[in-house]
Amino acid sequence: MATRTRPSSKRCAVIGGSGFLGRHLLERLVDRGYTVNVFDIRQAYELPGVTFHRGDLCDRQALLVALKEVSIVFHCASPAPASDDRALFQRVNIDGTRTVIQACHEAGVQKLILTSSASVVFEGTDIKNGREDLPYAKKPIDYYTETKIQQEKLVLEACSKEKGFLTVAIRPHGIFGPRDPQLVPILIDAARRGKMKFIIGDGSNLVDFTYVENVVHGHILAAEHLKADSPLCGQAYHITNDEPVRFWDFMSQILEGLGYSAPRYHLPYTLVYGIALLLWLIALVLRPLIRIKPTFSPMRVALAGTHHYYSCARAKKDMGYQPLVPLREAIVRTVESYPHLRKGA
Ligand SMILES: NC(=O)C1=CN([C@@H]2O[C@H](COP(=O)(O)OP(=O)(O)OC[C@H]3O[C@@H](n4cnc5c(N)ncnc54)[C@H](OP(=O)(O)O)[C@@H]3O)[C@@H](O)[C@H]2O)C=CC1
Ligand SMILES: CC(C)CCC[C@@H](C)[C@H]1CC[C@H]2C3=C(CC[C@]12C)[C@@]1(C)CCC(=O)C[C@@H]1CC3
Repeated sequence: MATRTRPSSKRCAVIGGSGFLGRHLLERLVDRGYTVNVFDIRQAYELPGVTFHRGDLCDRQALLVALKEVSIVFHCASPAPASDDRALFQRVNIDGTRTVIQACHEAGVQKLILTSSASVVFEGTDIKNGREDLPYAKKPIDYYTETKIQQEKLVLEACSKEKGFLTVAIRPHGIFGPRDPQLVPILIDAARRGKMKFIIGDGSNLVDFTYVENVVHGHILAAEHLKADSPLCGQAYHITNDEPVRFWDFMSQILEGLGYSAPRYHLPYTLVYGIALLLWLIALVLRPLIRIKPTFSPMRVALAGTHHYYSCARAKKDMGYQPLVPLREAIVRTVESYPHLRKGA
């Protein structure tokens, strides 16, 4: 067992700090005077004031080295949702999170902030202004969501004022911004392959998309407000841009901002969902022979064709959360950050 040393309140660790959100988070933490240790399976960059520890979060010994003298841990590592690898999600999001909690105990960490997801309550049907007291999805839309639910439960149940170990879960939705490897690149790839001509459903469904800097702001507020006498202990908080937008308007603004045409023709939701389900089943059967990844997975079709937006009232009340960057400005900044994805580039 590692020897406990007194953790400094300004020393924190970001597990998953090489990833999209993790890197934005630690850049902001450094700006705010924190000393940051990064723990990630890969080292993607170097930054002054940041110490990298490369390792798998399922490896307790490797984690203990990165958590030495750390008082706050941000856990924002996860396999990518698109990997659809059940065993990997189980190993990293569930078993690995247990290991993270255990390592935090052993290292004397005082606060654990988990990046969960608003999708933990999403079952593929409409959610309008959903609050945190909605029940967890009984039929999660994919393995990723299934394991994010278990992960969140583990972290929130580990909160113990008696042990001096406080936990909170941040539930962002649809994070986007510079360096995001998912939303904009997947969208533009689909457009370049001629697959972004159709709107799924009538196009009126409202969704939350959250600029990465607002998600970071929510994490830091949570860490700084998490105290033994605060309401945050063991709770989950939605963090969004608080400006629900039509899914297809948002996609169209990004597409047009990068020089592509917006989708114009409508297809019925149930038809597209049925086709996506069929293709997913075919891909599953053929998996031992060939790996096919349909662009329109059932999960993406559900996300593209239903209402799913969430109330941030609890985060506003308990930690004074307000988005820092409005949606319009966030889209402009995001579009400008992808010159290489511009049409013709
Ligand atoms: N992006 C979004 O829209 C949303 C994301 N979230 C959550 O936010 C968090 C961050 O997401 P995002 O930044 O987009 O994801 P990224 O994939 O960009 O970042 C995750 C990082 O964790 C690393 N990682 C994966 N497995 C392990 C492991 N076993 N040990 C150590 N590091 C590991 C990844 O490495 P590698 O790349 O090699 O796998 C990557 O560097 C995740 O928990 C995600 O579930 C929640 C809601 C929305
Ligand atoms: C091909 C198009 C129909 C869709 C292109 C955009 C999508 C790649 C994104 C739209 C909503 C996004 C989203 C996530 C990933 C990227 C999208 C599917 C998450 C699944 C990421 C992880 C989460 O926790 C929930 C997110 C919901 C929204």
